[in-house]
Amino acid sequence: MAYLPSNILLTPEEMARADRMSAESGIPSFGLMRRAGYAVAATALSHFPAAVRFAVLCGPGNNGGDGYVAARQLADGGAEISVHALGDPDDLKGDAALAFQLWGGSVAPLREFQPQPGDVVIDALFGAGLSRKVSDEIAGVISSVERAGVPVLAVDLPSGVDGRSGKPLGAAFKAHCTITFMTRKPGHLLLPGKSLCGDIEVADIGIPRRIIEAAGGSISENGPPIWSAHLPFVGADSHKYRRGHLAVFSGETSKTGAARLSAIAGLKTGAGLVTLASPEDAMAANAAQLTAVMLKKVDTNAELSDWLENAKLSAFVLGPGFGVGSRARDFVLALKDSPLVLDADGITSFRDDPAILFDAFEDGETHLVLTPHDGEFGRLFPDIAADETLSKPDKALKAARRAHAAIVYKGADTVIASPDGRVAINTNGPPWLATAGSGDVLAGMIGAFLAQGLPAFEAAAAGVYLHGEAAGLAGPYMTAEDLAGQAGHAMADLVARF
Ligand SMILES: NC(=O)C1=CN([C@@H]2O[C@H](COP(=O)(O)OP(=O)(O)OC[C@H]3O[C@@H](n4cnc5c(N)ncnc54)[C@H](O)[C@@H]3O)[C@@H](O)[C@H]2O)[C@@H](O)CC1
Ligand SMILES: [K+]
Repeated sequence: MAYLPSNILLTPEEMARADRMSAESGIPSFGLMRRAGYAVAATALSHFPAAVRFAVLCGPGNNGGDGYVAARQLADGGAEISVHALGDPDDLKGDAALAFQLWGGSVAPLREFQPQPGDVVIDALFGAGLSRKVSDEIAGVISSVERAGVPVLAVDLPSGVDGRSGKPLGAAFKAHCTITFMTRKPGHLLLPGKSLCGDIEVADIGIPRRIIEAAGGSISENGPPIWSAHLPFVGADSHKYRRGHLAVFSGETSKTGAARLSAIAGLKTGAGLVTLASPEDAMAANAAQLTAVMLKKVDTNAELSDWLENAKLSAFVLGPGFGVGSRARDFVLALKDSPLVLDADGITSFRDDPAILFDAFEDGETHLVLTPHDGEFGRLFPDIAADETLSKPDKALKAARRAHAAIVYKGADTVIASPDGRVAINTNGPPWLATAGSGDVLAGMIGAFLAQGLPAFEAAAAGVYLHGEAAGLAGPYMTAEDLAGQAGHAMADLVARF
């Protein structure tokens, strides 16, 4: 899939700003609509060469305008077309009214639309301007199209999908493919929007890159442009300490596997040294299964303080298999001045009083990374989790600001947020990443990037990306061990790209 002009995503509001800025810079707005409509027509023909009829459903705004232009273009090419409109087309304003004139053919009311075998629906009802729940009438049309099983090409977004959050407002089309303009919107990447878009194409309709960049906020697709400048150069003269020393805390004897997965992933992600800090009762279990990872007995707060004073440790992972309770809280508070990935039990240990954690990491550059899945997010940030008006990026960003931490809000559409306002949506994770131990591997990868000197947000985003790449290499039947095992290959591929 091509995407222009980089990994920037624009919310609907930012896209409207780009639209205004391009009009102010002298670019005729109807030219943009015409190119958008032509792109829709070209995509319709290339994706659906066997269509008997293109049924174009046009809404009351500029999304509908794109539909009228596409209808004219397809009709001029000899295709059979029907056009159905929501509302009276004579009420259209501005560019959409011009597009309707350009169409010049007949238009039937939307409620009369009956999908027929051989139809391809071009959904131009709503795009970026969807502002409220769709009516029962529109929901009825959406379900009749679904029942008929005819394919849908969505213009900009499947109508009903909120471009900011990816959430359906009432009902939404499930498109076979979606064509959007200049850049994708967060709703194309976030669930469930992502699964309603089908294949996504991005057409360049002529808004200059400088305008897209100026209109864009801080949300982007996760990828190397965000963090590659911080990747360490792994050269022949790199002394192992320059790649950092990662410490991973092991749980008690019956729960040591999770921390070992983190540790091995950390080593393969390029940490120079990795030490597993183990309670005494788990030393034997850990020793029996480790080679390149070192082992250190750390039972008490005093032993931890002593170790922190005397060893040269760069970053820490605490949580996988660690156990929930006061020992986790004490250890985390002792680590408050160090780069730390707090995962799983480490997060849950603060559910009764999250402010203790947030206050402890308030000072200095952001150096805490929290990696909650939905359940853990709700334990630390119950009010944010419950706020239905917020999108996943909004939630992650609010949490990051409150916690003074980079947040990795996990899921099939993992979002990474920084207190400074940057947000990235990850897209390279295959579905088989949802496997036991996968989160432990991720924590180790992020820890290794912290140990190699990446700032918290960059380490978190790079770790999430590497995790997706490693899963791609490991394949659908992978175990978490395989995933950790592929981290080195994924790292080598990444380093070779820069
Ligand atoms: N640079 C750009 O942003 C460009 C945008 N274009 C198109 O313009 C679209 C945005 O146009 P608009 O801002 O006019 O927005 P839309 O056409 O998406 O929708 C706005 C209209 O729908 C109504 N509406 C919103 N929610 C509704 C609901 N639930 N039920 C009934 N009516 C509802 C609004 O009152 C308004 O009349 C984009 O999605 C894209 O397709 C293109 O024409 C080319 C350039
Ligand atoms: K649409």
